[in-house]
Amino acid sequence: MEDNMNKLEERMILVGLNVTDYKKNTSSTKIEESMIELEELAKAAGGNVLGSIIQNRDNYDVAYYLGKGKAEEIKEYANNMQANLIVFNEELSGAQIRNLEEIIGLDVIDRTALILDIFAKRALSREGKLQVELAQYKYRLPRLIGVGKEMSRLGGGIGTKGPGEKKLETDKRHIRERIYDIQRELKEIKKNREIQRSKRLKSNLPIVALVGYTNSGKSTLLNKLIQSHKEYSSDKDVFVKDMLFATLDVSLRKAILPSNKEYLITDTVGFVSDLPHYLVEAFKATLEEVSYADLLLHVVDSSNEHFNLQIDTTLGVLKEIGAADKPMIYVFNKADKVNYELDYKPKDEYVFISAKTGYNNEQLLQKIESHINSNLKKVKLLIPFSNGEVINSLHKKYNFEENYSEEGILVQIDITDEDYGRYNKYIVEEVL
Ligand SMILES: Nc1nc2c(ncn2[C@@H]2O[C@H](COP(=O)(O)OP(=O)(O)OP(=O)(O)O)[C@@H](O)[C@H]2O)c(=O)[nH]1
Ligand SMILES: [Mg+2]
Repeated sequence: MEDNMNKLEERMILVGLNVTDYKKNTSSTKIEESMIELEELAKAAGGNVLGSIIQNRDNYDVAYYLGKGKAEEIKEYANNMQANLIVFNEELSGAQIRNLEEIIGLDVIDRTALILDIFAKRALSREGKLQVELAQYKYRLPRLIGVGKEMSRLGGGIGTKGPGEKKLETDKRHIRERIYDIQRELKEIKKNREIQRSKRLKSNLPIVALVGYTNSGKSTLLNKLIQSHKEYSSDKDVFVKDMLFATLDVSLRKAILPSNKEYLITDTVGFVSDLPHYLVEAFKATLEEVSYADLLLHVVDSSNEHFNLQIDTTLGVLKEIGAADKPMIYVFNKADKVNYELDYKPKDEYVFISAKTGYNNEQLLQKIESHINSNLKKVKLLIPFSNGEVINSLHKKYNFEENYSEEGILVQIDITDEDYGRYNKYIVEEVL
């Protein structure tokens, strides 16, 4: 991975706007919390945060995002601190970036560019890289207004890594062509993924997906849960690191329950508040894995003082990808770092664990077990010969034998709750 940003020292000032008129406020998070998260993001991008500025204001300024006077103030502060990059807490328009850069005399990037930059550095798989590249182009396209300051930043530094380095003279048409190509390639990859998926569904193993805020311990937990499987070897471990967005690629592994029942477990990209919609869009294919899961383990870093905010963020993203109604167990992780009771009681089931020490691992397994088993019903279905498509879609998901009778095809399967509803009219017997 080419990476020339580490050679540059990025000395950042963070700027947030607290829109006090709640009707005009487009952000869902409180400014202090949002700024803490921005600082984490800045560090994750390899930046050095020198200070931050928050302005209280009734509303957004179309031309400057915040007050012009405040922009002058930022300039002075940045000069005193010898900063070289100003990072704004929300997404800015191309015009706002240009206007702010003109006044401040330094490079300006926004929250989205920062997150895109982190993702660009972390993506490893072909699909991950393409998804990030697509998101970057979609972000840049409306911001390329002639050859302005924007172009001069291409070539190095936070917020610029990626497509820009390849062609300085990139024009809009060029970008559109590239977007088209990337989308086509992603479609191919997706097709492949669908083939894999239908094979997997056919194996009839329940799928458990790890979801949660970035750095909550999802990958650590996955590594813990797969260890007891007979096919386990350490090369199946996924990457764990104390940094935001350590995981970008979906990985799927086999694991086993105390009852010896096998299941599949998937790790997913961590969530963060105000995740740029370009990224959610771009990662939809990857996130789709979550919508195929039978059970979600919502991993929470209980040692983080803002954990309830992180829970809300995760629930928000799940809603966005249409997975809000999945059965879920809250897994309050890092219990080894917490020595007080959490004053949080989720609606769904929950358990306190430490993925690191193994504390309460058994309890978690029991919960997964009872969820998976309670969600399957053994039934006999009779499918009329005229409904061949039903048999086809069942074959995609379940393993069963077809028995021919006069009225149709008779099959016996352990069916999920969802399919129980869907195929209800074909059920002739519930096997206890
Ligand atoms: N003390 C403690 N640390 C933990 C525990 N679980 C995970 N960690 C640490 O938390 C950090 C993040 O863990 P990961 O497993 O990479 O977290 P993740 O949720 O996969 O993060 P992303 O992939 O970035 O979204 C690592 O430094 C882990 O060692 C735990 O139970 N206790
Ligand atoms: Mg991870």
